[in-house]
Amino acid sequence: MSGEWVIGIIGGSGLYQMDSIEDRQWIEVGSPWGKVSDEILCGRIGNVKVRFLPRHGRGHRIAPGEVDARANIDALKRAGCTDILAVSAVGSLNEELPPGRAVMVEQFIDHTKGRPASFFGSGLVAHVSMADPTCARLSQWCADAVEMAGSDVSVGATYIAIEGPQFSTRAESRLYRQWGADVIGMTAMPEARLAREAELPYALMTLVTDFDGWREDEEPVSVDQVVEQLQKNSDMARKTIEQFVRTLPEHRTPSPIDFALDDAVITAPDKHDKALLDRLDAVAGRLLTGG
Ligand SMILES: CSC[C@H]1O[C@H](OP(=O)(O)O)[C@H](O)[C@@H]1O
Ligand SMILES: Nc1ncnc2[nH]cnc12
Repeated sequence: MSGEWVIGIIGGSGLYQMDSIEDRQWIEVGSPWGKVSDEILCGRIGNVKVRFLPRHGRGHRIAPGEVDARANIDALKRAGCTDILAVSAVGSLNEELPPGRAVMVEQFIDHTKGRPASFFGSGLVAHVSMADPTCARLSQWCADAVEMAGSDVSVGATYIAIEGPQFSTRAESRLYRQWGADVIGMTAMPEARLAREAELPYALMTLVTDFDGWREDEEPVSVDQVVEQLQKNSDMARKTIEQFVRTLPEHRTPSPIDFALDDAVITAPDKHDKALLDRLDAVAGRLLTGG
């Protein structure tokens, strides 16, 4: 069984537009989960449908802790996405990942606080596996696309998500290195968790902008430094995304992540909360309403 790709692209800091999208139209997609960061730019790259959403909104209006990741993921699902490639600016916690490097994330440490992190809850309890939180095939194709676009890429990284919006203290930065984190950011959690609950394979391409604060003899990260590096990184990100979409296999074969909810819901059917069920029409419609 194979189908068509509809690629959701979540643009992070510095990536608010995608000129390579043809037949383009910004479309408002509402969500019962809250306020979507912006309209979604719908169109295609080559023959592949794409849906682009700037995570912080055009003009970078939304702070990391206020991005409504549930609304964003739900809206991308409603817009027909089959898979998500997310892009994020990150600090490096690893000497071997310098500013300018593209880094594919494989694992996460979630150090955010108090953000709504699930579509499920009382009345419809579900536990999906997050053991392997990113999609291996999308990540590999994206890494290949970075190289085809002429840049260096590192794979298999661990991303720590902090609450922010402040950058970390030097002590925190050193601690996160001890925990085994390679890169640090403020947004990919709970985004990745929610993508999994919505049965959307998710890959995260990060672009290093700074060395955070752990290098004692250097100035710590600042917004000026991040913005200067973002300008250099964003062109590479756009080229990579275009290359990635253009070199996808013609037909989409199913991923196990398409069925992530199959064994996840534990609440007995006769105890399901009707209001929650209604809000889950896009995220879990396949399973709960046969949609
Ligand atoms: C502008 S530096 C901090 C900001 O950049 C990253 O955002 P994103 O992941 O959307 O690229 C980081 O997580 C912070 O939100
Ligand atoms: N050092 C850093 N910490 C958290 N988020 C970031 N985004 C870019 N650089 C960062």
